Amino acid sequence: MTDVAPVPEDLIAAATSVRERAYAPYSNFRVGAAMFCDDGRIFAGCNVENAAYPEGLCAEGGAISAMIAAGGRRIVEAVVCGGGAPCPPCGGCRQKLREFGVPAMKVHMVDPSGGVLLTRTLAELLPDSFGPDNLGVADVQA
Ligand SMILES: O=c1ccn([C@H]2C[C@H](O)[C@@H](CO)O2)c(=O)[nH]1
Repeated sequence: MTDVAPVPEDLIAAATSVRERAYAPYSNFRVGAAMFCDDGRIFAGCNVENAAYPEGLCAEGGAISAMIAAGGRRIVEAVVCGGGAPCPPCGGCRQKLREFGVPAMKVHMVDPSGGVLLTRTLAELLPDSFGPDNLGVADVQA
């Protein structure tokens, strides 16, 4: 018995498989991310780099864009795969995740074979965060 809920296998598979389609010819660092939406759907994204380096897009942002475009709003769990070592979301992606995730939302960092390397909550990744509520707008965290 364990009190740790298993990470949904299809969420892990979505992140590891989309990573294979990453476009990362400059860094050669491929990332896949998958978001588990509160309506039960999974949305995935990979990093998409650009010859004009700052125009590159992170995997997490792509997955979030797919979710919003499909009408999703709340993320309940996420998986990020960047290779054999834990790939913590960058600062900008933490802020993007914070817009749509509850503080207890788990972010699992996995390896390409799906093994969980590290799990952090959104609150651990981005404490004392700035969000919609600071602007007087309804917040998923409320
Ligand atoms: O959480 C992360 C960290 C990095 N990257 C991408 C950005 C860039 O394409 C490459 C190297 O930083 O990895 C992501 O997609 N997500």
